[in-house]
Amino acid sequence: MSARFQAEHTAIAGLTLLTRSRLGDERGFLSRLFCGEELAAFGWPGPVLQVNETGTALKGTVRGMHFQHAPFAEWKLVTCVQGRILDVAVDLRQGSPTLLRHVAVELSADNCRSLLIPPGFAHGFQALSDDVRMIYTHSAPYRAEAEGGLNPEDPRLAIAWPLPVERLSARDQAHPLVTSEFEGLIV
Ligand SMILES: Cc1cn([C@H]2C[C@H](O)[C@@H](COP(=O)(O)OP(=O)(O)O[C@H]3O[C@H](C)C(=O)[C@H](O)[C@H]3O)O2)c(=O)[nH]c1=O
Repeated sequence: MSARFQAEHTAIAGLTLLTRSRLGDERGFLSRLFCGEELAAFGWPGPVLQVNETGTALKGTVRGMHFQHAPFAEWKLVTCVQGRILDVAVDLRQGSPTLLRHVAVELSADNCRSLLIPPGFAHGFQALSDDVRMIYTHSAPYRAEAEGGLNPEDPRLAIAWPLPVERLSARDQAHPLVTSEFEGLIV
């Protein structure tokens, strides 16, 4: 069986952009949102432990920048199944040559792209359309006590959000700014 995902390396080692194929016929299509066999080749470590859906009503809304601390640091496959977003992953891995660098890519229901994010990255996105739906596939369970976050408007991250940042949650507004002493996460 031919591969269901085409992979593109990004400017940050370990962070992979996937494009899923659609098997179509006169009724419509089928596409695979996750495939353990194929994604293992890009680092996915084992069973899927959680799948989440989020809905974001209005364009301009930003969610992020989220991560989980060890031992609940996780692989995360981020997929937009309705609408369009700018998806951003920030490298927080201690010792990484790209520490605090980010990759920003457009994900949409139409471009069939997903971002495969290893542990040690903060993730966030901005809705570029109304009525966005996201599917998150996680390699670790959600643990509130392990949650961490960065402010999406942190000048040290220098994320160029395409639209004015709107509707940040109170928690996302309260994330600490990165200091010059930040050495990264051990994951
Ligand atoms: C992540 C998560 C959250 N929650 C609870 C915690 C809060 O009571 C509520 C909303 O959580 P939060 O505000 O973190 O949701 P988002 O800001 O939409 O976070 C999402 O968007 C950003 C961009 C991401 O990268 C997260 O992985 C993703 O979950 O759901 C759960 O019950 N399970 C979970 O797995």
